[in-house]
Order: sequence, then structure tokens, then C-alpha cells
Amino acid sequence: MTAPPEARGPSAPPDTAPAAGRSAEGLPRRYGWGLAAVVLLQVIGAVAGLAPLLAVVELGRVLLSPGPLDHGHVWAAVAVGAVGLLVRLLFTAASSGVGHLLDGRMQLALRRLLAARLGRVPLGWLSRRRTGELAKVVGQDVAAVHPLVAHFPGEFASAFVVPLVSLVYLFTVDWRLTLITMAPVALAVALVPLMATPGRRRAEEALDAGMARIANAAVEFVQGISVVKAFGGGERAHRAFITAAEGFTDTFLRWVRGVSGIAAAMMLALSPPFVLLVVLAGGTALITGGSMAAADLLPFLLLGLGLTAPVAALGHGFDDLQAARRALGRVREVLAAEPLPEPARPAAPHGHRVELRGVRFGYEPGREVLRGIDLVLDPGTVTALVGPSGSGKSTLVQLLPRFFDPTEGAVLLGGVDIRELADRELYRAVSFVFQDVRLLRASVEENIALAVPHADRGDVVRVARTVDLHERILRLPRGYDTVLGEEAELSGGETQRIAIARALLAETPVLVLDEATAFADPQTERAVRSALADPAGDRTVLVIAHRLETVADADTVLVLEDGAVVERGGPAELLARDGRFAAFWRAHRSAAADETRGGAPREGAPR
Ligand SMILES: Nc1ncnc2c1ncn2[C@@H]1O[C@H](COP(=O)(O)OP(=O)(O)OP(=O)(O)O)[C@@H](O)[C@H]1O
Repeated sequence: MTAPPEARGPSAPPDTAPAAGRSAEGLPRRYGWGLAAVVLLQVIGAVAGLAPLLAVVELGRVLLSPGPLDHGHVWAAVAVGAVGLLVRLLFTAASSGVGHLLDGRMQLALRRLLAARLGRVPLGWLSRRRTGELAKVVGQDVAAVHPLVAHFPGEFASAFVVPLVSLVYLFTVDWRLTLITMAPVALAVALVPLMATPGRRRAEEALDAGMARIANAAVEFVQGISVVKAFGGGERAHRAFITAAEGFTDTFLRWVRGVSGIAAAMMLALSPPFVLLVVLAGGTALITGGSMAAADLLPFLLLGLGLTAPVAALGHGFDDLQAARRALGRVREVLAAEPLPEPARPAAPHGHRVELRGVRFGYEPGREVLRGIDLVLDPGTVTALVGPSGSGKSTLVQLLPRFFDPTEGAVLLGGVDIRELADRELYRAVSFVFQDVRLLRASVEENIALAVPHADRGDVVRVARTVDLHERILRLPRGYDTVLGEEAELSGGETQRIAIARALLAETPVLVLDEATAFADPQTERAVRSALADPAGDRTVLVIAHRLETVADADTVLVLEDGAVVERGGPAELLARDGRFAAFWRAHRSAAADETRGGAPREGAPR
């Protein structure tokens, strides 16, 4: 199902519509005329480039011919040569200009397509991808189309047209020496298929994969460097990088071994000395045999070299071309990622009661992480989700903001399947604070007001006060205008509180929260509590609870085990039942007691 234009998010630029001709495949069609112009200009330039050579041939003929010098002929040849040179200069420059312009446009279009697609893929798809991997696709891989657009079409066309025109001319001079002159090119062309065997393609793919492994190992090493240093595991982390680099060396050597023989043979066949040798040997034989005039050798010497040069250039471009083809393959793979289906006719939710009906979900086929979840979250209630690590808590809460769609069953908001809601509608209703908070390289104010871009400063300050950040922000170099990540860095707890402030300012009726244990400072705990306490009293809250306080204050507790709800009810009721929840409670209470060195646990008893 594709979304009609009106169903797209407000931020989608108009050029990103996935309409016909706006796919990666549609790009060559969209820029077809431009590409044709690049080819035509290049061909005219290249053919005009033959004129100076022919002029030299003519001059040779005139100067070598017996009798008085025909000045008119000489000047005509010089003029033709000069004009040819000028035309060549102008046209190849124009071709290159248009090619680079097109290249810029196509790269922009591809990046827009990628941005549009990345904006529509499930959020969960993005969180599973490595950052380095996607950055490479959007950056380097898109840039790799450069030779494909700016250089290859023109070079490819002239590599055919120039030799063809030259050959036609040479045939008119002497067909036998023409055939001899063609021998080096024919030899080189015969070697081309050996450069594109499946084995070589595999070797090239292995080379790319090896490079990607190095990039990932480097990114991971740099990202985790602080942890690695702190735990003295520097060598271990280096090892991943070194292993990747060594693996790459082996792959590279295999690739070089496979290609070097063919490449050397091609270079030899196309090298000027070899071509000259062939032409001279053939020409001498014909001249001494008396079947060709000595002056006729000149065009073969001049144009013969011109036959091989474009083919040699093509050979160099071939590797770039292969690399571009593989890069485009990776771009296409991202573009082929299934977007979350959007409804053709978005429905409107009635209220903000959340319901999960028979929800099943697995990241991979055959391995279910959620196995039939039924639950109702009523407005004005806080539901705490507890359960052992890996039981599926994060997966479950991520279904509400549509990180993924359930494989079976449905998530309903206000009685409507969230798949039937427009994105905008869903994110107006549901906000989330998960552990992995990303701040934008933007001002503090913009970061807090992400969901409400036109919020006034007063509101931003109000939520910042609620999460205990106001004083801290005032201490930043430029207060609320400080650009995060550039002018100032925030701590983990402060980052969490920015995310909570963001959610509070959005005032969505549904809030999904993962209580981060990593940042359990008193201020962040207070911020979480203010997020859970709703003055208006009708917010629907689902929280992955790690602290007993949160559990104790919840209206309902759900105990999740192995993807299924094994217990549900009020905390006091569950405690009285002495089942899974009671065990969880006791375990956490003794942990909390240990933390306070045997003192009384901080958490109160369930209501
Ligand atoms: N992106 C993913 N791709 C594949 N499997 C995943 C992914 N995320 C989680 N899982 C798997 O799904 C199962 C449930 O994970 P989930 O993170 O939902 O559990 P959790 O209860 O939130 O755990 P924790 O409390 O440790 O965060 C685990 O077995 C996990 O390995």
C-alpha cells in the first residue's frame, strides 16, 4: 500500500514522492535527456579531436608529395586541425559540465529518495542497522554514482565512436593495414570478459565486504573506546580491527592475484609501443612488398594510437564502474526496505484507550518474542511492565509507537488499529522515552520542543523546570540557545531528562516509557515520577519499571515471561497472590536493601 500525498508526513519534501519515475530505477529515465546530451557532446568532441590528426596526415602527404607546395592545401589542413581542436575542447568541456551537473542532481535525488525511504521504514529497522552502514550508503555509496553519470557514458560512447570513425577512414587508405592495426585492440577486448567472470565478481564483493568490516570495526572501536579503556580491554578491541584488516589483506591479495595477469596483458596490448610495433611491422611488410605507398603509413601511426587510448581509458573506468554498480546495489537494498504500510484512508481514534489484541511478534521467522499478548491500558492509568531480561518488555512497548507491526493480532488506539492511523495522528497521540535517547545537534530549546516546534519559551522552561533541568540549562554557555553536541555536552541522566521534557511538552495522551536504570540519579528519578504523575489525570502510561517505587505506584502490573503475560493485577493484589510478581518484588527488595548496605529499602510497599 503506498500512501497518497496527503497521508505523508508534513516534513516530507515534495520531491520525495514515491511516484512513478521517482524510484532509483526511474532516475535514468528522468535524466535520460541529460545523459543523451552528455553522450552526444562527448562524441562530437571526440570525433572533432580526430581532425588535428587527420590534418597532420594531410600535411604529411602534401609535404612529402613531389612537385611545388600547395599552400592553399596546407593552410586548409591547418585550419581544419585548429577548428577540430577548438570544437573538441568546447564540446568535451560542455559534456563534462553537463555530466557533473547531472551527477549532482542524481546524487541529490538518490539521497532524497533514501531520506524519504528511511523516514518511512519501521523505526525498529533503523535501530537494528549499524550507524556506519547507513552512513556509508547515504554518503559514499551515493557518491559512487559519480563515474557512472559524469564519466562513463561519454567515455563509453567515444570509446566506440572514435575507433569506428578512425577505422572507416583507415579502411579507405588500406584495408590490410587497418586489420593489422586492429589486432592490439581486438586482443584487449578479448580479455575484457575475463575481468567480469563470476569468480572475479565474487572476489570484488569479498573486497567490499572486507572494507565494510574494517569500517564497522573502526566505528565500533571508536564508539566503545571509553568502555574498552576503562576495562583494560584495549587489545581485545584492537584485535577485532586487526583481524578485519588482516582479513582484508588476504582478500585483497586474492583479488590482485586474480586480476594482475589479465590487467598486465591488457595494458601491454594497449600500450603505445606495442601498437606502434604492430603497425610498423605490418606497414613495413606492405611497403617493402610494394603494395602500399610509404606516405600511407602516417595515418596508421597517428590514428592507430588513437584506437587504443579510449579502450585503455575504458579499462581504467571499468573498476570504478564495477564499484559504482555494487554501491548502487547497496543503495537499492535500502530503498527496497519495506516501509511501514500507511493507510489509504487514515482513520481517527476515538479517545486514547490502548488495547493489544492477540499480539504476536518475532524479529525472525520461527522465533516468537511475543506470544499472544492481550491487554488494555485505560486512560488515566499507569501500567508497569516487569519481567526478566529478554522476556520481551522492550519489544512490547515498541509496538505502540510502531517501531514494528505485530506479525499477528493488532494494537488499537481509541478503538482503531494503529496501522489505520496516519503517522502524524499516531505521533500526536503517543510519545516515548526509551533508553537510547538521541539528542539532535541543535539548541536545547529545539531539542526539548522537537514535537512542538512552535512551542513558546515559557512552555519549554516550564517542562525543563519539571524535570529539574532549568538551572542546569541556565548554566550552559548560551542557556536555552546552547547547541548540544557543539557548545555543550550533557550527562546521560540529563539527556534522559531532556527526553522526558520532550515527551511532557508534547502532551500526548499516551506515554510509553522505559525507566532507565543506567541513569538512576535522584533528579532523573524525580523527572520520571513527574512524567508518570499526570495532573490532568487522563494520560495512558505504559512503563517498563525497574524501580520498586514505580511498580508500587502503578495501577496495574503486568509480569511478562518469555513473551507472555503470566500475571496481571494491582501490585498489592499480586503481592498477596505470592506468585511470580511476589518473587520479583522480594528479589528487588533485597537488592535494594543490599544497595543501602543493609538499611531499610527505599521503596514503599504497594498501595
Ligand atoms: N532487534 C532485534 N533483533 C532480533 N532479536 C531481538 C531484537 N531485539 C530484541 N531481540 C530479542 O527479543 C527478545 C526480547 O528482547 P527484549 O529486548 O524485548 O527483552 P526485554 O524484556 O526488554 O529485555 P531487557 O530487560 O534486558 O531489556 C530477546 O531474546 C532478544 O534477544
